[in-house]
Amino acid sequence: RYRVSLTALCRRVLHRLLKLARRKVCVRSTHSFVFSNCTHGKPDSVLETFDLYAETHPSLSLCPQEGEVLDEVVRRVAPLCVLELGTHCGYSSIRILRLLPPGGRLLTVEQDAQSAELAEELILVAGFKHTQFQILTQSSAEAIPALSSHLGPDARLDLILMDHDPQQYLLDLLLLQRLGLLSPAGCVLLVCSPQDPRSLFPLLEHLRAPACPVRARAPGLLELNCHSDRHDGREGS
Ligand SMILES: C[S@@+](CC[C@H](N)C(=O)[O-])C[C@H]1O[C@@H](n2cnc3c(N)ncnc32)[C@H](O)[C@@H]1O
Repeated sequence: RYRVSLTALCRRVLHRLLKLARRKVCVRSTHSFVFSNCTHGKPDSVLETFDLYAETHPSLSLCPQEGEVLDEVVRRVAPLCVLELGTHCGYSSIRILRLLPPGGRLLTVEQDAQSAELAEELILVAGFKHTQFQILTQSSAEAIPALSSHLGPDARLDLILMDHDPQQYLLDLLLLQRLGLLSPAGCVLLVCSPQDPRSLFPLLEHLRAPACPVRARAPGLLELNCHSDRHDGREGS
């Protein structure tokens, strides 16, 4: 049992190390490969083509194992409104969009204009429409205060994927809480580097006091549940 877990862990760490150690990630090269090799209109084909690209090139997209955890969370939460911080080339956006319930919407935030533009094209190639998603080409700090203008006055976020800058996670989470944008039964998925767990220390410290239901879902994935009694210390794990 331990050998299987250890092998999976080593594979994931190796995958991340390869991404970091090899040549620089090239958004345009990822886009061209996926655009020309996938079947247009088929989200699963687009995702498989991303995975194929990542086997031989550096990539910042979630790896398939992380993607499966994300799928499980999206299926369980069945969110009507999702916020993603860190669109990059659109891999995780497509993973989320293909599992949203009817009427579900994704707002995805990307500060790099070229990535945002190329991601938008790939999300459209996968067959999704602008009624289902919107890319905000801004930093998370700029986008979050203006989110209610995109969500509508009473809408709340049922699921948030943070895969942008771990140094920004705590500030963004506090801002989202202060603005009352999290749904009481919502869920936050945080992607962190297994090689750099320290980047999450401030966030984990904040979540410990008061106790907050946070659990590790995979070596690089934490799940945080936004119960409404989060701040009175009654619920925790
Ligand atoms: C790891 S990649 C995201 C990968 C994506 N979730 C996927 O699986 O395809 C991180 C992205 O976050 C963007 N980013 C970094 N800091 C940001 C910030 N403060 N606000 C918005 N985007 C940011 C980077 O430009 C980069 O494209």
